[in-house]
Amino acid sequence: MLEITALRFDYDAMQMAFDLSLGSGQCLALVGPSGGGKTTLLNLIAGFDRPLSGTIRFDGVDITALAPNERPVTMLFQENNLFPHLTAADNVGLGIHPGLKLTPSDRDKIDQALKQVGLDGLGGRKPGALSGGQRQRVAIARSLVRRRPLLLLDEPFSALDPGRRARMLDLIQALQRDSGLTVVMASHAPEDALRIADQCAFIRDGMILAFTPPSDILVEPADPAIRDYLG
Ligand SMILES: Nc1ncnc2c1ncn2[C@@H]1O[C@H](COP(=O)(O)OP(=O)(O)OP(=O)(O)O)[C@@H](O)[C@H]1O
Repeated sequence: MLEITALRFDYDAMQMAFDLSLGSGQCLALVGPSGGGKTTLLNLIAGFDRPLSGTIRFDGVDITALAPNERPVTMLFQENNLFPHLTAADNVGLGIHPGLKLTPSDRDKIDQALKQVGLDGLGGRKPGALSGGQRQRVAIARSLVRRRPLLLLDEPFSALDPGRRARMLDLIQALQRDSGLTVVMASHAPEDALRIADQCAFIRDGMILAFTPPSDILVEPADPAIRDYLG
């Protein structure tokens, strides 16, 4: 379970405070207007930002004071997840060993992960020779071999066309179910939340204003702030 309790963080004039509780193996979508604090919340969970106060616990362990690489977390960004001079296979391999000292069994794991994300046979290509969707699949394969139970996604598919985006979301959901991953995903597209999320947090002005299954707040919402956001 991911438990965030009285987590406070300030940026200049903006004071943020987050509380939430998410069951292990569930997918939470963070939605809400631009500048509301979605990325900040992901950065706090990943350890890239440090809270003023409050705690983050995962599966009963307090991770608030841990460095990013000590946390049970992998974060996937919208772009620039890969090193351009390395092959897809080596980019995945970085998830096993940062210095790429890889054993034959590691190489098998990399091939297996590339296969799992539908990139069988493309491990020798460099990112420049892959499509945007394929590059994100490589990044997902790397998160698979890292075997961290908490996957954070910061609008990772927003540069993809709708069909590809839907397929990537389905892939995330399949991996979530197969590997029991807990997923927290920031998205500008309510349909992303409706497609794969178990829970949805509506974040505005540095606060979670609603926390429910996505259809409860994204389909005919009663709250004027959410209606306004949906347009
Ligand atoms: N490095 C920074 N320094 C100062 N303020 C920042 C910094 N990064 C973000 N902010 C501010 O913090 C607030 C929350 O930003 P954040 O990026 O978390 O929002 P968001 O909901 O992810 O937005 P978007 O949907 O546009 O990505 C915004 O008001 C933003 O201007």
